[in-house]
Amino acid sequence: METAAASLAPRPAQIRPPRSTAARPPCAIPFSRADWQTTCAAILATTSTNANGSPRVNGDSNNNMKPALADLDLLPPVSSNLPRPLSITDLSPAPMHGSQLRVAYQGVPGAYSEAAAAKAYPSCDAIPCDQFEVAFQAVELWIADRAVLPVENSLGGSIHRNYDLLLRHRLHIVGEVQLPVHHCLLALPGVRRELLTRVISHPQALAQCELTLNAMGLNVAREAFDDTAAAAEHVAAAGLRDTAAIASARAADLYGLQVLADGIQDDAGNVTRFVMLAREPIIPRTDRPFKTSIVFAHDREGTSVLFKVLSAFAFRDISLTKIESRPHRHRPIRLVDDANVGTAKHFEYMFYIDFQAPWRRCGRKRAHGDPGVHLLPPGARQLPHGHDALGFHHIIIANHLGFLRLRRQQQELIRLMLPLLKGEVMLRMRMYILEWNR
Ligand SMILES: O=C(O)C(=O)C[C@]1(C(=O)O)C=C[C@@H](O)C=C1
Repeated sequence: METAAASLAPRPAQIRPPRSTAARPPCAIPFSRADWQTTCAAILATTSTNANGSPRVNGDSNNNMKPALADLDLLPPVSSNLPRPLSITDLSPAPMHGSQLRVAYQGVPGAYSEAAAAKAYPSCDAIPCDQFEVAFQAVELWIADRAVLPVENSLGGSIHRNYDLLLRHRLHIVGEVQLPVHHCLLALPGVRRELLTRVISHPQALAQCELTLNAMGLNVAREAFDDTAAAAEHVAAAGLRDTAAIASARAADLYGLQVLADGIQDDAGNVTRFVMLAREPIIPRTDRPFKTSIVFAHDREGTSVLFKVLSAFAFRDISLTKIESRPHRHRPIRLVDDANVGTAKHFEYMFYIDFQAPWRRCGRKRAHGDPGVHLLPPGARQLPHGHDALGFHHIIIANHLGFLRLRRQQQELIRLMLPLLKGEVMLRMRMYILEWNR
């Protein structure tokens, strides 16, 4: 990880010439993808520095209250060249230059997500974005080629926002990386621990260090920031002598802070799992383990279907690697009439399941009592090369079997699946499949 992170050492800001003519919308693709990639994309002219030349803190480019960085003499000169995060207003296509893979992440340089981007795609061009949503859109608008976003931490749990965004956007999961997260307590040079009245950081980082901070006697106010590195940047830029940030050692280097304490995460094995997202699905190699992720809700049976679905996995010895539920966005509440007790309001959920299984497992004969949820058609492996892989990406079976967002190959596969599903629980499910190599 260290090596990969080092490859992201601050570069001079990449100032791109402003767009002179309107770029073609990404949906009109009359030529090859490669052509398209070179014709569309990034707006990194806006990602260098703000008007006063300092990096933005938490989206605030004016920072009137804060002393100029030069006055503080805190930051190494290179820091003012760090790219400023893309924000929603930056998202318009512009010409793309160079051939380096551009990887969007949420946060500012020094964030763990930047290190995860470098681990996933060594020597990539990492593009900071101020929100998860912006990272998704940066890929959709061809400003970036990939996004690397956290979905889960071993201590703090799921990052729900990204689960929701996965459904709202059309990107494919093409891989995942796990990043050991090693937190430091950072403060301005010369500041002692006893002077601190506040610790700021990303909410996940604050949660991951809660016990250690208490054990250190730091029962001070804790305040949430957009990302760990932005918190470090804020301490430096605002010259806060009563505030410490929880962030990486790289953030300390970038923003000229001292490390007051190292390794303050409550669990030494603290790990965050990030997914790699792309516009196009990958073709998984069947000789390697890969994961599949499905999302479903049942229109009539609601939550009670979960047991049936899980039993379908159990009968096939398919091990689940993750299960998550989120509110059903389109129908968060269901009214249920029970003659005995009256009407009840039930909360409705979308269920996200990740599992790891080779193709051959999925087509096994049904065991007695199995509700018959066939996740993949048994014939999938016999399909021409490419079909089997492409077919299972981004499939949604809607209520009335209306197919949304499907490629032709996917539709063919759905047709294959239908006889298997007929009359079974799947027909009444929304299903959305993503899969990725490990
Ligand atoms: O704030 C950062 O540095 C991030 O990259 C975000 C994030 C997260 O969203 O969980 C990533 C890894 C750590 O678990 C803490 C924070």
